[in-house]
Amino acid sequence: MTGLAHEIVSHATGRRLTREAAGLPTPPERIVHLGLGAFHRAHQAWYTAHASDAADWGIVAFTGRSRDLADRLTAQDGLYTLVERGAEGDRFEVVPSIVRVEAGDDVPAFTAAVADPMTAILTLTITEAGYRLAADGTPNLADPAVASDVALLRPAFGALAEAGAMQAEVEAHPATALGRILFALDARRRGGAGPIALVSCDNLPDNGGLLRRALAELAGLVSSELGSWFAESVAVVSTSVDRITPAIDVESESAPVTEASGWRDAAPVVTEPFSDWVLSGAFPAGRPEWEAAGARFVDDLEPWENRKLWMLNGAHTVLAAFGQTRGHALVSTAIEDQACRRLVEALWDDDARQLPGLDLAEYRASLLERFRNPRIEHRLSQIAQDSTTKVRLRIVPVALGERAAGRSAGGCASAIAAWMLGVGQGFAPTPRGLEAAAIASLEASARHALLCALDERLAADEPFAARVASEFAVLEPS
Ligand SMILES: NC(=O)c1ccc[n+]([C@@H]2O[C@H](COP(=O)([O-])OP(=O)(O)OC[C@H]3O[C@@H](n4cnc5c(N)ncnc54)[C@H](O)[C@@H]3O)[C@@H](O)[C@H]2O)c1
Ligand SMILES: O=P(O)(O)OC[C@@H](O)[C@@H](O)[C@H](O)[C@H](O)CO
Repeated sequence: MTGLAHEIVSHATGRRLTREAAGLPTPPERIVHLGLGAFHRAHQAWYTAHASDAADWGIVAFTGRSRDLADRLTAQDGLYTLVERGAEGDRFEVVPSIVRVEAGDDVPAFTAAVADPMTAILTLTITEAGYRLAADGTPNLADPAVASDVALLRPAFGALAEAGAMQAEVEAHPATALGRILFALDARRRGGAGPIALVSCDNLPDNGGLLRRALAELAGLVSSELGSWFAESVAVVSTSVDRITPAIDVESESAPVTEASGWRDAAPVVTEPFSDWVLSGAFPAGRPEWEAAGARFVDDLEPWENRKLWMLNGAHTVLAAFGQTRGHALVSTAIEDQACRRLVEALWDDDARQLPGLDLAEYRASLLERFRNPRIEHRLSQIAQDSTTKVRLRIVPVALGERAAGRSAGGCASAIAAWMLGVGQGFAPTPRGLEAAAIASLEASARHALLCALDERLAADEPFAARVASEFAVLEPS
């Protein structure tokens, strides 16, 4: 085991998990995280704990909004048990890289952490919806929370510029994640704390590019000084992140953790044994040696992120909508259903044609094995959230690519038909702007409206729309 991670080998006595009791050091705070949930703790915090220089890199983690997780983790010095749940059994590990946990709505604490000259990196897992982007990937200025943050920050930054002093204190409480990041980055600029790297770890294509463009646009709207500093001093790194980490019932997981490890843990995380992290971009103020834990740094991230987002997340998106129409609650049972399995394989055939140059046989086999893990309770209802955007980002580009190449895009057509069935039956949300009651009929006009909501070009492509209709007829229960 590399780095500071501490594999549980002894059976202690049900003591409260603390650094002193576990004999673990407190690395210095050099990374700030926003959006602390299960995934950050199974992934980036785990890689940081397993870096060869883990002793030099501590994480200050902010939840999305709530205090509850911050309170639970603070009571145990940021420590938690990571349960690696394989098909055959569990492996337990205490992860020590998170050294302080705060509530995400504590804007002054977040601002101070980002503005600290010791901080080199800000990582994010704020969920896809947390970026509050419009369909074209730019900040959604029609979103009242975004508009209100712009209206709040403009005079706040104006007052700071007028005060002209580095130490000027202006209270502002932006509500959105990007608003808070901008406010904190401006404090870093004013304090002369130097460059920083932002690392988006959300399941969005070109997540770093989206984040950089969105922050640059918002910065331009609220402060020209910040806009120029952002362009010069903020590096935005894109990443493809992978480790299936389902939401769990903490109370029911705590007892087995205590039984196996001896520690009382109020915030364990359950994840799969597989893990992958591919990054592309610069870290102007340094970074942990994440390579020691298996992270890969590449110049061109696109093929890796497309492979992961289209094949793993695309298949999850379809299983979530369609699997529930067939009475399944979990990924592991849905994938054993031949109707679901056929859909996923057909989608992967289309994906593979759009991912030339990558050897996908092994990847497909490993995805199937991961989906089948019967001990990971990954709920389809959790994955089905915000599925219109997910189909748009994970299936539509493949369908367009296949159609442009003169092929039928049959796998994408059946995946879209399956999603329609899920929407009509209420297992996936109705796209914004459409009426659930009208869509529930799933008549031809309702299906046309759903296809339009995904992509106008596909809706206008008659052979493709006809293929969706014929796939729908096959899937629809008689
Ligand atoms: N769980 C996984 O298997 C997995 C794998 C790869 C990537 N991810 C990415 O990580 C994200 C988080 O997953 P998780 O499992 O940690 O979820 P989670 O529900 O455990 O935690 C999500 C965190 O994001 C915060 N959040 C939610 N909405 C927000 C908003 N609008 N603004 C700011 N913060 C917000 C929540 O408060 C919470 O702190 C996913 O949405 C996905 O993009 C997850
Ligand atoms: O909400 P989504 O669709 O982005 O993600 C749900 C799951 O597919 C996702 O969390 C995967 O388990 C994860 O991306 C695996 O690395």
